[in-house]
Amino acid sequence: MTQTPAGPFGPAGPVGRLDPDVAEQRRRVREALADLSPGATVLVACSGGADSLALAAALAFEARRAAWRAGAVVVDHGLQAGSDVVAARAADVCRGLGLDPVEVVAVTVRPDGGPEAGARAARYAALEQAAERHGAGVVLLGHTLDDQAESVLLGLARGSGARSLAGMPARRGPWRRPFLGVRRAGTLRACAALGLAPWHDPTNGPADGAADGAGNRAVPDDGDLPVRSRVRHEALPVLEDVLGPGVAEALARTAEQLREDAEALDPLADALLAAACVGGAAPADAGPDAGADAGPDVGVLAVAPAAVRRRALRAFLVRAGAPAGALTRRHVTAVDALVTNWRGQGPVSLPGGVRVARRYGRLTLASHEEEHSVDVDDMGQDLERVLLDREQIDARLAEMAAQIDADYAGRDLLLVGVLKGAVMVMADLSRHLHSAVEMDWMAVSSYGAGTSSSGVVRILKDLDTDLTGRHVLIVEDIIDSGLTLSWLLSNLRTRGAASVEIAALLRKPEAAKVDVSVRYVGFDIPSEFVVGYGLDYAEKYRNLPFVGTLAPHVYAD
Ligand SMILES: O=P(O)(O)OC[C@H]1O[C@H](OP(=O)(O)OP(=O)(O)O)[C@H](O)[C@@H]1O
Ligand code: HPA
Repeated sequence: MTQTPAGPFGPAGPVGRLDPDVAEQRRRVREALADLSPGATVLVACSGGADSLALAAALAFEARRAAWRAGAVVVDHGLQAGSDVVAARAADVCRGLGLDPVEVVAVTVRPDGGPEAGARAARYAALEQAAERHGAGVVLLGHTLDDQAESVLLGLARGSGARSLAGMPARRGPWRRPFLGVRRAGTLRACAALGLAPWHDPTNGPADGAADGAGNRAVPDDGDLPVRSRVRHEALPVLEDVLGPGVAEALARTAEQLREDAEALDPLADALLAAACVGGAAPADAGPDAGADAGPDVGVLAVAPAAVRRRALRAFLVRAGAPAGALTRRHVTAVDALVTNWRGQGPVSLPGGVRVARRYGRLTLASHEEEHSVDVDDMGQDLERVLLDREQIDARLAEMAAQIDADYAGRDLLLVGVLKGAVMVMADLSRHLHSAVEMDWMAVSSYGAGTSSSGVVRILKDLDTDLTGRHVLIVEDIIDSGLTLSWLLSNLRTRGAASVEIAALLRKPEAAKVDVSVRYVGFDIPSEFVVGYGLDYAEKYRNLPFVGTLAPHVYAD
C-alpha cells in the first residue's frame, strides 16, 4: 500500500510501504472506536511524548476515514520551567496532524497525596471538563503495554492486591486506551516513520519517548530518577536479561488475568456487603450526627471466602470515607480481624479519619468519644476469641430483668450475689430492674486457681440478711458443673425463704454434673473455660467487658 505524504506531521508516512507499527496502531484505534458513529467527537490526551503523539496521529488518520470529529487536549501541569512551551509545541503538532479542536489546558497541581497523584487528579479533571466542553463522549489515553507492565511490577513489589495489579482498563467511562497492547518502542518507531519528533521529558530518564501514555510527567524522587522511570530503564531490562524477553508482555498478561478475576469478585463482594448490611442502616444513609452507624453484620461476613470478604470490607471502608488510594492491606486486615479474629479489640483507625468498631455483632463507624471504657489491648493478647460481646450481654440482661420485674411484680425481692464472679451481672442486671430490690452477698469458693470445680464448696462470707419469708433470687455469673449452685440452693432453702430462684448469665449444659433448676438463664455456652465479665482465671480477666476464651499460651505459662 502506498501513502501520500501530508506535511511534516501529516497522518501519512513517507511514500512506500505502510510502516507496520503505524498500521498496527491505526488498527488498534479503529478497533477501540468501532462503536462510534460518523460525526462523533473524540479527544486524545497528548503530552507531545511518543506514546500520545503516535496515538494522536493514528486517531487523526482514522477519524478522517470514519468521519469522526477528532481533537486533542494538552494538559500543562506547570511542574517544570518551560512546560508551557512544551505544551504549545505539542498542540501545534496536533494541529499539524489535522486534529481540531486542539487546546492547551493549564492546571494547578495540588500537592496533597504527593505531586504525582496531584498531577494525575488535575489532569483527569481537566480532560473530563474538556470532553464536556467539546461534547466528546470518548477521550483516548496513550498508555502502552510498557506502562501496564511497570504498574504491575511496582504493584507486585508493594504487595498490592489484584485490583491494583489489574492495572489500567482498556475502557472505563469516557477513557479508552487503545495502546495497551502496543510496546513503547513501537510508538517511537511509528513517530519516526511519520516524521514526528516526540518531546522527551528529562525527568523520565534516558531518552526513550518521554512521558507515559496519558502524558504523566514522572516526578523526581529525592532528586533521583523517579521510581517508575527506574523500573522502566533499570528493573525491567534486568528482568528481561535474566528471565528472557517477553517479561513486559507477561506482566501485562498478569494484569489482564487479574482484571478478569477482579471483575468476577467485585460483584460478589458488593452482594455480600449488601446482604451483610440488611437490617442495619448502611453507612451512606447515616446522618452526620450519627455517632455509630450500623454497618455490616459480622456473622454474614465471617462465612464468606477471604477474597470476597476483604473486598466487601474495603468497599465498606471506602463508602465510609476512607480514601481508596490510602487504604492498604494492613488496614483491611485489621478490620477483617474484627470479623474473624475478635478478641475484643478496640476501634480500628483508618485513613480519612474513619474509625471502625465492632458492636452488637456489626461493624460500625465509631466516633472518637465512643472508645471502649476499658482498654483491653494488653489482655486482648491473651484471648482466643470473644464469645459474647458487651452489647450482647447487656441486651440479654435487659430481657432477663424485664422478665424478673414481671414475675416478681408486687413482691419484695432480695437479690443474693455470689462473690466474686457475679459482681458484674449483679450490677448490670439490677440496673435494668424497675422495682426497688434489696441486695446481699455471699462469698463461696469451689474453683480456686484451677479451671475445674473441686466440688467442695466453702462459705467465705455469709449473708447479713435473715431469709425468713423472703423471695430470694440468687444472681450468678456461671453454672458450670452445677455443684456450687446445687449446694447453695439447698443451703438457702433451709433458711425459711418463701422462694429461692436462680438467675445466671451463663450456663454450660454439656458440663453439668448435677441438675440445677435455673429460672433465668442468659446464654447457654459450649463447655469451654471462659473469662471476662466477672469470670476469672487465677483472679485475672474479671474486668474484661465481654466473655471470651483464653489463648492456649495463657494456660501454658
Ligand atoms: O457450676 P460450678 O462448676 O460449681 O461453677 C460455678 C461457680 O464457679 C465460679 O466461682 P468460683 O468458685 O470460681 O469463684 P469466684 O466467683 O470468686 O470466681 C462461679 O462464679 C460459680 O460460682
Ligand atoms: O468457665 C469458667 N471460667 C471461670 N470461672 C468459672 N467457674 C466455673 N466455670 C468457669
